[in-house]
Amino acid sequence: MIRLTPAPTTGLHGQLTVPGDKSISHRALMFGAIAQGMTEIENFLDSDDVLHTMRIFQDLGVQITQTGTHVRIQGQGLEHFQAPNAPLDMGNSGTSTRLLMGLLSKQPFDMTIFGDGSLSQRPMQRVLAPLSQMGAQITLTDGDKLPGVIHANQALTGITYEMPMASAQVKSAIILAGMQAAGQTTIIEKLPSRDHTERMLRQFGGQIQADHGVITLSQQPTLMGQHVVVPADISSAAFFIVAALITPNSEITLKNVGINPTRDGVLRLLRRMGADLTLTHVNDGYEPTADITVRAQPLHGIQITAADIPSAVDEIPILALAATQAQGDTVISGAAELRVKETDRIATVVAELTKLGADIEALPDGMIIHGGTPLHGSNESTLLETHGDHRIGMMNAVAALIAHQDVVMTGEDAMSVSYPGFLADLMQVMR
Ligand SMILES: O=C(O)C1=C[C@@H](OP(=O)(O)O)[C@@H](O)[C@H](O)C1
Ligand SMILES: C=C(OP(=O)(O)O)C(=O)O
Repeated sequence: MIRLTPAPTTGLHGQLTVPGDKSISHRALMFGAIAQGMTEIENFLDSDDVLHTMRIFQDLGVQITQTGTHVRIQGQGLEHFQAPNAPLDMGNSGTSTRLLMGLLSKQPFDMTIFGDGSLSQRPMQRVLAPLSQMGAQITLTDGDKLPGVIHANQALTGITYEMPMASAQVKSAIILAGMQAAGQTTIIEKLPSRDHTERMLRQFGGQIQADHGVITLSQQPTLMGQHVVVPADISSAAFFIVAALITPNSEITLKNVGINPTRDGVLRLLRRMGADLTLTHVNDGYEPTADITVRAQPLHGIQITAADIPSAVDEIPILALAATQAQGDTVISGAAELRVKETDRIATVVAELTKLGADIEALPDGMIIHGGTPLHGSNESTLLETHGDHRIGMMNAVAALIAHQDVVMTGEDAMSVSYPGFLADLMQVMR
């Protein structure tokens, strides 16, 4: 258990570079492992989820060395993995599980995969369904959950697949299998999900087309090792952006943040709430980046609907906290995917913010937040919980900045899934 710290009356100040993007770090390991030759990753995210992906490739015999946030991978191609000696541990990571189910679906040996208690509750049939159509031989507990077995498999065939939900993990699993499949693979997306897999495949020399929600690819040429520079994670930066917006007298700059348009929905939504965010040093590359400067300012409630969700799916908890401080109501709908994250994030956001006196109701696919409530629980001290969910832990720590009371939290270790140094960085902008 830890005591969370209120913000100083002078607000939050300074410049901060949050750690590397989690989605991109996972993918850099995967492409580095299947390419030929050396891949170097700079600004790699050294967090629990990504380290699970790294250890899995080491268990498959890939030479990977890490020095802080610098990683070197000696890739030998998809045909040179070795059968692991033990089951592959996915930890808490949905991204590792779903992408690797696709990537490893044509290996000549069986692999058992398992995860922690939270991951073992999360739906995997969404990946199993298209991969089975492609010819993958994967068995899951009750047809949907970990643990499971990716069976040895000789052949995959391309399919045309209309995505039943917006999910970059499902889309990426199909792409990573489609790269090894005979014939063409076509994926049809109603709403665009994050496209880091497509961008990185191109960087490694692969070919993939994307046109108005239709993604096509075929068997790939040999991919070549690359130098990948990972941007700072916008999903981590979002906690500081909202912290500065709602903490009086604050002004902070987040450096080198990834602003891929399939990921930057949080910036668009905050602007719709009235936030004035300044982007400087905008850089285009395989993944665009910018510095983001934000000051404390008044916000107003908005309607957030299904089309807004995919590009901000992991930022809804911290946006909900911002909405408690906005004038008027914020209504979030079309966000049922939140129910199948590390926790049911509709339930856990409502539970935690309610403890602090927020006026917030759960909907089956979202929430209604009646804004303008000072955060103050009914007792002298409030006990918050992460529920084992890193993003709920960071939302709680930002809420505590403006809480008019003592706040303690259990389960703080969960934050190391995506941001092990979060509390230390928060202290840094409080000095
Ligand atoms: O592809 C990825 O790296 C991710 C995709 C999203 O999940 P879904 O694909 O389930 O939407 C997101 O919530 C997760 O944090 C990371
Ligand atoms: C949902 C998340 O990750 P994953 O699905 O990889 O566990 C997240 O980081 O918020």
